[in-house]
Amino acid sequence: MIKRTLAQVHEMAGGLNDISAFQSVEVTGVSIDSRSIGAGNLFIPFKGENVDGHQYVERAISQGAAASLWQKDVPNPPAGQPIILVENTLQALQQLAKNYRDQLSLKIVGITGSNGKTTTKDMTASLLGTTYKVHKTNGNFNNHIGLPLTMLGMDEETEIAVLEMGMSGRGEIELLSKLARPNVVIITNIGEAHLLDLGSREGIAQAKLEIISGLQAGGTVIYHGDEPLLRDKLESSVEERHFQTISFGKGENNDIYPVNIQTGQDHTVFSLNDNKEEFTISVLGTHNVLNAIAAIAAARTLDVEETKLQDGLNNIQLTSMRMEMVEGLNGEKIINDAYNASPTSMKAAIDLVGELTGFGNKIAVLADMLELGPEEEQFHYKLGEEINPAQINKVFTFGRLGRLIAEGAKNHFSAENVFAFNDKGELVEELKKHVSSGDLVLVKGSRGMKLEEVAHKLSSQS
Ligand SMILES: CC(=O)N[C@H]1[C@@H](OP(=O)(O)OP(=O)(O)OC[C@H]2O[C@@H](n3ccc(=O)[nH]c3=O)[C@H](O)[C@@H]2O)O[C@H](CO)[C@@H](O)[C@@H]1O[C@H](C)C(=O)N[C@@H](C)C(=O)N[C@H](CCC(=O)N[C@@H](CCC[C@@H](N)C(=O)O)C(=O)O)C(=O)O
Ligand SMILES: Nc1ncnc2c1ncn2[C@@H]1O[C@H](COP(=O)(O)OP(=O)(O)OP(=O)(O)O)[C@@H](O)[C@H]1O
Ligand SMILES: C[C@@H](N)C(=O)N[C@H](C)C(=O)O
Repeated sequence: MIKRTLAQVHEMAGGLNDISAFQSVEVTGVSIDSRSIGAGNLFIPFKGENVDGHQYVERAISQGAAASLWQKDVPNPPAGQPIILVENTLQALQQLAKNYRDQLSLKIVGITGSNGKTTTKDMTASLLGTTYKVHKTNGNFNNHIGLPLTMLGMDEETEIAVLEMGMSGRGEIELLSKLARPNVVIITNIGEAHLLDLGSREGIAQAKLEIISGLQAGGTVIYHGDEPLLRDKLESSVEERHFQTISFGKGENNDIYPVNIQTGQDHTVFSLNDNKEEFTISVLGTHNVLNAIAAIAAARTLDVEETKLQDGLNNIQLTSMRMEMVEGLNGEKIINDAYNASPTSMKAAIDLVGELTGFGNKIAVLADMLELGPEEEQFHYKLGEEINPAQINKVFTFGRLGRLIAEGAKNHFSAENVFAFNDKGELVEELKKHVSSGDLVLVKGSRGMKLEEVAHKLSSQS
């Protein structure tokens, strides 16, 4: 994490006031929450939805913060304290992070896409970790606040940082890419997430392609080549562009694609078009094979030896609730894939469960997919209509839009195998009547639906 004197921080963050009395104070790390201050941190207050962080500046300092920023339009900064006055604390955070990044001699991998950013980030970091000192985004800290905080967490010795870049509107990825100035970028796919804000898949693709705006000259763009909205844009005017491309996907027109995918109960084996060695990942789903292939492309681009790839895949530490397999109380298996959901990710998860063998009943517990815009109801009904009763035995839904999944499913399922609820407790009570040892239960919905609570009720006494 960042270690600088307050004089250096003042310079890097655009300080407006005289801090000569405190210029040699040592700053170690940054925090935006007084409830989790680390010794020597620089505290950065933000005006939030509930409170203004400025009211916690003195408390942060009393609890060990070395200093704090203060936004100049907020009255009464505490006197006699190591306080740096700035125009805007968010812009100061971003400027501090950018300047810190520019002082380090490291490489940056930036990852965006509608689905798979966090998973691919974890996979890429693990592969690179076989060879380099790697820093990666913690959890899902992927926005205008999370990314600069992640960059300020890098050590002087960090060799490669793997940064997740999230967005829900135009211009957000451009900001993040120009802060990080990546050497390699990955665009995992173009789905439907954030249609509400971006209006169309073309709009989503344009927003994701903003990641090139900060890409360093001679950099590499690794992209989902099965997606025409990406391929058409990236492979046009090749002679004018300042970067090279690597396409990945199922199609054999990609630079790298999987061959001979074999799905086990808790792992997946695959080979590559250009390496017939069998690779194993301890996660399920063709979509996760594609995530792993994108990560392999990044590792190869950064000179990880081919012989180290499997070691990297073995050490993957996935963030929770991404196809997370857990044990149920009655001998069933539960796939907790409840972190988020859009039609693309929902279909990927349902298709996977449909392909799995060795289980008794396969039950899908599905909730609303949020932020899909004006066609949200059609998306839900169509998803239900496409669930195959030969692959999924029963469908449980939760939420107002989830009910439309159930309505769509009734086109092909008999009514006694489809259940719609607006109350999670009632859903769990009914679900428990249908789950036996050897069954498989998929739990998936947008993060706001908190469907992980269903998985927790099935897998713990609480
Ligand atoms: C600024 C901040 O910290 N926000 C967090 C805070 O929100 P809230 O507004 O409720 O803050 P408060 O009003 O309670 O407090 C104001 C500040 O005061 C601090 N404070 C408070 C009390 C106290 O005793 N001491 C204090 O110091 C406090 O820390 C505040 O700074 O709390 C919420 C609940 O914990 C947090 O969720 C909120 O964090 C916001 C959302 C945030 O952006 N956090 C980033 C670090 C981050 O990266 N979070 C990610 C989620 C990012 C995300 O959603 N990404 C999207 C894609 C990008 C969309 C983009 N358009 C966007 O706007 O984000 C995705 O789909 O992935 C994470 O947490 O996972
Ligand atoms: N390549 C992919 N294609 C389709 N769905 C995917 C893919 N990778 C992951 N998913 C699904 O998307 C969900 C979210 O995965 P992950 O958190 O890795 O993506 P993300 O892009 O970071 O998500 P978010 O934008 O919601 O933070 C997972 O639960 C999984 O079901
Ligand atoms: C935070 C936002 N980008 C998001 O993922 N929202 C989901 C759809 C939700 O709120 O559930």
